[in-house]
Formats: sequence, C-alpha cells, structure tokens
Amino acid sequence: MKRCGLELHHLEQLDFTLSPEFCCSIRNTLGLKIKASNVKMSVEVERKFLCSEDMLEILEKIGVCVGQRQFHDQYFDTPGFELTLRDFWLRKRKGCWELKCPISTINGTGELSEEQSLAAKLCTHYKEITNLPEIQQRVKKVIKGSCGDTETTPSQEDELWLSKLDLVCFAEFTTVRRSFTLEEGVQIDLDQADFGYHVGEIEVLIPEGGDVHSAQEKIRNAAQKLGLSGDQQVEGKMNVYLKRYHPEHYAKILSAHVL
Ligand SMILES: Cc1ncc(C[n+]2csc(CCOP(=O)(O)OP(=O)(O)OP(=O)(O)O)c2C)c(N)n1
Repeated sequence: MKRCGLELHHLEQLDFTLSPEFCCSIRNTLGLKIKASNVKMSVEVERKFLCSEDMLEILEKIGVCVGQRQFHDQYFDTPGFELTLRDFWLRKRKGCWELKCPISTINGTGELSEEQSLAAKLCTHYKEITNLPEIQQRVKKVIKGSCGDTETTPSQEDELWLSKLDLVCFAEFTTVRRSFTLEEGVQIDLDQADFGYHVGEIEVLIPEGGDVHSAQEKIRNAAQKLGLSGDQQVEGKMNVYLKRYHPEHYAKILSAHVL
C-alpha cells in the first residue's frame, strides 16, 4: 500500500460510498503527487508475527489504532505458476491491481552484524507496483509471453489482458485488518483471514533504493516494544492458503526457495 501524509486506507474505509475505480483514481493521483515530490514509497519491508493477547494489550497502549477494514484479495498467475515461482505476486484488491516484485537483498556494502542478519532473515522486502500498464509490462517480461498488445483501458478490459497473458485466479480470500501506527513510519496490521488464519505484520515503507537496513532496524525496535522474542519466521496468509488449498504448488514454491 502506498501512503503519504494521508493514509490510503482512510480513503478505502469510505468505499461504501466510493467505487473501487474512484478509489484507484484517487490513489493514482496521490501516487503522481508523491512521485512529483520524489518521495514515492514503493518498497515494503515487513515482518510477520503471531499476536498474543499480551501483545495486543501493549499495542493498544503504545500504538494508535487507525481503523479496521475488510478487503477481498484475488491472486493471479499462469496455470504453470510462472509468476509466483519467480516470487512475483499479482493481486487485485478493492478494484486495484498490485504487483509485488522481489528486489535484491544487496543494499550497500560491508559485513552485517548478527542483529542485522537476524533482522534480514525475519523481514521480507518487495517492490510494489500499482500502475496497471507498468504491471502488465513487468508480468509480460516475467512470463515471456508473446501475447500481443495489452495496451487496453485497464479497468474495463480486465478479462482481456488477463486472458491474453493466460492469467487465472489461483487464490482468493477476505481479510479483516486492524491497523495501528506505532511511531513515525511504522505500521502494524493485525489480519484475520476468512480461512481461519490470524497473523500480524510490522511494516515500514521506504522509497526504491532506500535504506532497507534502517527499515529493518525500525522493525526490530517495534518488535522489541511488543515483546516479540525469538527468531522464528512466521508464515504469511499466502503460505497457509497454498499449503492448505494448493499443496502441490506450495511444494514447488518451497523448492524454488520463494517461501
Ligand atoms: C513471510 C513471507 N510472506 C510472504 C512472502 C512472499 N510474498 C511476497 S508478497 C506475497 C503476497 C502478499 O503476501 P502478504 O504480504 O503476506 O499479504 P498482505 O499482508 O495481505 O499484503 P499487504 O497488505 O501487506 O500488501 C507473498 C506471498 C514470503 N516469502 N515470506
């Protein structure tokens, strides 16, 4: 999710009166403004955690609850899973398309301290693209399809570009999310997915090429404040969903070291 001073989910919470397309156009407008001032936050650094009652109490004390919302996600890939096997995640959420792309973990030079190595192990970071023509281009490149021209009007021609690129929905579920802000730039989401999985995530957004280590440091501090201990990697919603509903794909993804 892109955020500037105004949180995008504040707009999304209004969508009982605004259509998804209108929300998307607001998002795009904000995106353009952000780009113009050169602070486009397009890389998400995050750590998943399992939220205990104690943590929730701490969070309610030290964080500011910025609301609850519900969204339905649909994930798309080719029948041969050419995107997800390369760690690309194409999703439609509330009428908006998003593509999460892997980025190099190399950020600067020098040895990592033990703490930094642990933070890197526990955190994921992905670039998020939300501009549909850019998404289509990236997807085409990844799956190397000779799929003809996809320069179509995005919101009205969903089916067309998807079928041209042989993309089908392989996962869909609804999430109820409660969000908190902890300190400048640190957001905590508590997710409850409709297939029975609860998970929390600590998230920091940085610009492309920004300092991933310092984002990880912020996440580590937030984790400490919540009393999170240990170095256990926690599964995200998609891990659990795939394991349960697409075990063969899950096994392939594991052997490709994507999850
Ligand atoms: C712990 C872990 N999670 C995800 C992945 C791979 N992966 C990357 S993107 C991706 C799809 C989105 O997953 P996630 O970030 O868990 O979803 P969500 O929290 O709803 O998205 P948000 O609202 O924060 O944008 C996956 C599976 C991984 N390798 N390891």
